[in-house]
Amino acid sequence: MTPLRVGIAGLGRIGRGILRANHAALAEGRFDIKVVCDVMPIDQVAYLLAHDTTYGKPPFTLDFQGNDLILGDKRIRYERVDRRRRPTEDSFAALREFDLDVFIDATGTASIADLRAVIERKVARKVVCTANIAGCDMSMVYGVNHEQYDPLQHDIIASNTCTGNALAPVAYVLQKHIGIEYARVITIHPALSDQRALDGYHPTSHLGRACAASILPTSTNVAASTVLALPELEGKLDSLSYRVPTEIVSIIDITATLTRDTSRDECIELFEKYARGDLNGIVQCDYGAWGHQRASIDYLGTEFSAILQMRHLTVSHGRQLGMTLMHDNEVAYCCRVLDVLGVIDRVKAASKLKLVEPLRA
Ligand SMILES: NC(=O)c1ccc[n+]([C@@H]2O[C@H](COP(=O)([O-])OP(=O)(O)OC[C@H]3O[C@@H](n4cnc5c(N)ncnc54)[C@H](O)[C@@H]3O)[C@@H](O)[C@H]2O)c1
Repeated sequence: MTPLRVGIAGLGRIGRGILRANHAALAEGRFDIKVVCDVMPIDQVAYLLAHDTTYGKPPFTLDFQGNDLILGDKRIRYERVDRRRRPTEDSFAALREFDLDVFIDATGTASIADLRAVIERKVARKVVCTANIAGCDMSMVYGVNHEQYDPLQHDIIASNTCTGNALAPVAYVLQKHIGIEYARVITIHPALSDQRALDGYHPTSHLGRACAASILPTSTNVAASTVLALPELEGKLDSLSYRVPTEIVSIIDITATLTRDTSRDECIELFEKYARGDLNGIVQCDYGAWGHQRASIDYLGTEFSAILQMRHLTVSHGRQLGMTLMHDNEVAYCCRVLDVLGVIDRVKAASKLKLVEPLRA
């Protein structure tokens, strides 16, 4: 079977992470990434791919020649775009040449109209967006709702958010077996590239404060993202985020009132069962190292959406639950984006349907 033909717009932390994750697994890559776009000159893309402060050198050689990036022995076309200009008919036509099955938008700047245009101008058969833009046909959390994907209805698929991918599997298990009456969720999140290194202007004023100097309480969409995958939790979740001066690995702390009495033992048994079964590879139960608590940086490069800190799972007064989980907000998320592509690929193969008619019909 021919692998999915993929394009990526936006080679920031997530776009480069997807490239890296795809090409690290197999020498030639799990999916056939044909073209990638950003606003940078190609030498800067190569430089950033080859030198990653967080993850170090990539597990493949890297070079560029003309308009091609060369990862190992694989050539990928690079299209430099001007962010200030709307895409033209010529730029759509240039991308159409790659006959893409999936176009990943990892820019963080696209509107739903931009994503629709990719489908309407037949640039690609499906769009996967790395943010929950309002108007997407589906927000997929792999392991929770990926079986609801319908190729005839869903053209623009959000791969939810990093924190949504972490919280939703845990909320799914609790809701299915015990029931959540209300939960307050706190994310303790590393600084992101939308923050300022030193004090300066930011449309969200507090995110303009020097990111290495403070813990910055800010809003987060983790509750809303989780509800997109689990609509039955509508109105039952609240959330707040603290941006902290670290580089990678996020923590989610959950305080929940459950709908019936339970025990720590029952919850442990439940999560252990899912970690070995339906959520294998998505959720991991971690008891520390020889009884010692791991530090967040110890989860650098881990692919699990949610690593449950089992020593800190508490149940008090029968139905008050406390839980903490950690996740590598880049690597784990990029692996889930590849899992979303895997779902699109499997459904395409199983349904014997073309995703849509040929692009160049
Ligand atoms: N960083 C994370 O932990 C994380 C996790 C999950 C999802 N996300 C989401 O993924 C998206 C990207 O986040 P990021 O952290 O990679 O941001 P980033 O700022 O590191 O990368 C964005 C990249 O997109 C490029 N870009 C912007 N507009 C463009 C355009 N019109 N065409 C082509 N390239 C364009 C920028 O030059 C930049 O290289 C955001 O929506 C973010 O919310 C981020």
